[in-house]
Amino acid sequence: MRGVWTTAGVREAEDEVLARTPDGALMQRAAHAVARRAAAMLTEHTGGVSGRRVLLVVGAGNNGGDALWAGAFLRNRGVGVGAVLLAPEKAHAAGLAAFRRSGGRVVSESDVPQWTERAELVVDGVVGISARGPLRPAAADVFDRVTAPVLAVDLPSGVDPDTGAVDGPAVHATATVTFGARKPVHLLNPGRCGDVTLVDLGLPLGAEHGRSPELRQLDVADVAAAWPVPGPEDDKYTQGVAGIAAGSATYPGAAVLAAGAAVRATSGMVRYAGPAADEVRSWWPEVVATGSVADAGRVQAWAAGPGLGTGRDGCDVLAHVLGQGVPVCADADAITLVATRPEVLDARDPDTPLVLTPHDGEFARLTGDRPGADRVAAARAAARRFDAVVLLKGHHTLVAAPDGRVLVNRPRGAWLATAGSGDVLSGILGGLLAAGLDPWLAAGAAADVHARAGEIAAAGVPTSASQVLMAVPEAIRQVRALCDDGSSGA
Ligand SMILES: NC(=O)C1=CN([C@@H]2O[C@H](COP(=O)(O)OP(=O)(O)OC[C@H]3O[C@@H](n4cnc5c(N)ncnc54)[C@H](O)[C@@H]3O)[C@@H](O)[C@H]2O)[C@H](O)CC1
Ligand SMILES: [K+]
Repeated sequence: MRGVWTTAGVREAEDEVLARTPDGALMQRAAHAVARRAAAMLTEHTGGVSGRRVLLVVGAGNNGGDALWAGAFLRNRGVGVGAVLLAPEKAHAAGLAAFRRSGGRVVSESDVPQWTERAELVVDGVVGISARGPLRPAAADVFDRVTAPVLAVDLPSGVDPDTGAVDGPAVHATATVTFGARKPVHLLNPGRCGDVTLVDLGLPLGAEHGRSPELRQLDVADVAAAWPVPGPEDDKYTQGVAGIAAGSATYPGAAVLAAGAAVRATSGMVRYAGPAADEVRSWWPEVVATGSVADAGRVQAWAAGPGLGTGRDGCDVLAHVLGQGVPVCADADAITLVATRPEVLDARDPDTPLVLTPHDGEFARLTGDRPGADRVAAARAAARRFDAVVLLKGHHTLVAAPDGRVLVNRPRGAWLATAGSGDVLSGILGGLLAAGLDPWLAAGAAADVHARAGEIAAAGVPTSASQVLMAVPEAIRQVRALCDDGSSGA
């Protein structure tokens, strides 16, 4: 699992290191990494380094200082480097002095068009972890002219470092070199960051330094661990029995999808309980189907809600499963029931794990507000409020635990926004909860495999929930293969 720290955490750790390192040493290490990445990009895009042209766009602080030092290192490799100083009087003094000593040129305002036209690489040193808001007009004007690849220093300027939100002009980087730790923007808005390189500056970050990461990202090894290969002593019960309480006579499809996903995602037994028993049986003969939750045998977890209905009957079903003392994944109509009939939660023992899986609309029903720009904060607050794991669906599905931990999932292909896709996710999650996984990890692993199944099923064209469901085993196989190859699977 990889950690991500907010700008506050990084700055605190940076200040601690700065206090004990010679002036400029940290910056020069950071800048040298930027110069190396810039040289690699020049080679990739133009076939060489010496004699190429690079334009630095330099802001008022240390981010600009990194860019200026990087420009000096590039000058030493024969690169023609110009620097646009957005705030000349505030440009980093030592960086600017080093840049001038190396023969770098400060670009006058009148020469900016010529430089932006001729540059073969542009380095974004406008602003880093102290960024507030979009690019200001002067910087936006420069980047509007840029056609060459852009290398962002630390993070793309104009994008919120801690939420990844963009509410005005902002840099679209081809690549980013970041320092010390990845920031939320690198996970929440990878489209703006491009290919991210992390440079270790030896910052004291981590629980051992009292600085736990704000966000986490599962590695494939974490996801693969959710699907242990059954051993010789395993049987259909040891893998956990998942209960699916979904669907209605009117809407059997949700039950078929959710039950099928649990069947395809795990090797334990799956029980279905509800009025769609005949349809579920006809699709999935492996499923032990009964007409109501009261008749269903013992299960180790329930996935409830898809197509359940939001009336009295649905509420009784939800209350029943919440009262069984096993983990419950509440999705779709179950979320609406929690929102409209909150007394249904009275059936839940305080130590019964609950996972809520809302999309933005269901989140608004549940909490009274849509998640807004800071999705991490919204998911975290809802997890605390309901004392539940909240899997907030979106381009980057977030999984917040009541204790504040937040997982950011791999980007979900747009194709997953298809009817029934949520039913598949709740079936996968029900299977993992039944296997006894920590609910927060189970939700993260289920979202990861669900996203991969969507990519496999779609392969670039529209797909359907049934195809996503059928792709689940292949997605698990892909995770295992990546894990065996030692990939992080980002
Ligand atoms: N601390 C170190 O030695 C190292 C830091 N590194 C780099 O430093 C930046 C953080 O630098 P800092 O001076 O704190 O601020 P910034 O350069 O991010 O911002 C400067 C300045 O810009 C103004 N500003 C805020 N928002 C905007 C905006 N939207 N447009 C223009 N200007 C803006 C505001 O006044 C800020 O104070 C960090 O990102 C690293 O790049 C190295 O990592 C290592 C050594
Ligand atoms: K930047």
